[in-house]
Amino acid sequence: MGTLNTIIQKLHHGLIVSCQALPGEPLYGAEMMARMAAAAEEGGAVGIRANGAADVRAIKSAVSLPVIGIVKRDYPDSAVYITPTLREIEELLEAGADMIALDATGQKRPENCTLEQMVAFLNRNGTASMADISILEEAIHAEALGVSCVSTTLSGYTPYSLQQEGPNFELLQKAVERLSIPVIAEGRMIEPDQVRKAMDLGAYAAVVGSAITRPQLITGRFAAAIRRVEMNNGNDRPD
Ligand SMILES: CC(=O)N[C@H](C=O)[C@@H](O)[C@H](O)[C@H](O)COP(=O)(O)O
Repeated sequence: MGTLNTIIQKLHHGLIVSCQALPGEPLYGAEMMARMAAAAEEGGAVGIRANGAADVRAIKSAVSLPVIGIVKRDYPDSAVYITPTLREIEELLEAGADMIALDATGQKRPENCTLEQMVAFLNRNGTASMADISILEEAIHAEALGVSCVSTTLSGYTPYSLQQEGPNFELLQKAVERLSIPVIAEGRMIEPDQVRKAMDLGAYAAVVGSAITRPQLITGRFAAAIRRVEMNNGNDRPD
């Protein structure tokens, strides 16, 4: 329990950088993600969120920060893809993840593996857990199951949650008001000011991914800004 609390405390009021590239993305590969993590550490991150045992291992040997591990894996007949079963938890523990994040939404899970079983397993093991939620009710449920913290990761990614372009500050605020465990702000923050706002609303920590570690998306935003100017000036050109 001591280690578990220490991990959480290390994240307090800090920036967690999500270093993830899926197969097909330009930066895909554990070595590349380890470099991203090293850059994040140099920039002042307090923790790293990473996908897959290979990336977790490479990142653990490249930085001294706590690593929150997930495994994104698709299963038939389930929309749950972030650490969906005990199999992924075991892979992450083996890789040395300091905390494990998992889908804590109300969606049907694969292989009759319940969220309750997964959280109980992590708690028996003394491993810190982060519940990725999309609505307030899921946060309340996850807290009742005994997770270490919740994160607003999946707001906008379940069919019944608020669909909007930017971060869901309303969900963050409500969860902070309602829960006793730490609430982490995660998802769709692209400006430092949004992270500041999240902290003002009581977030325990903030996770930023794409805006730091997916350069193709960062480039896209700058390129789109130029295209908009060109269109306004009547200088439209094909993409
Ligand atoms: C929805 C989902 O699958 N989110 C994933 C969770 O690990 C990652 O792809 C995100 O990059 C991460 O949540 C950080 O969010 P953002 O990249 O918006 O800063």
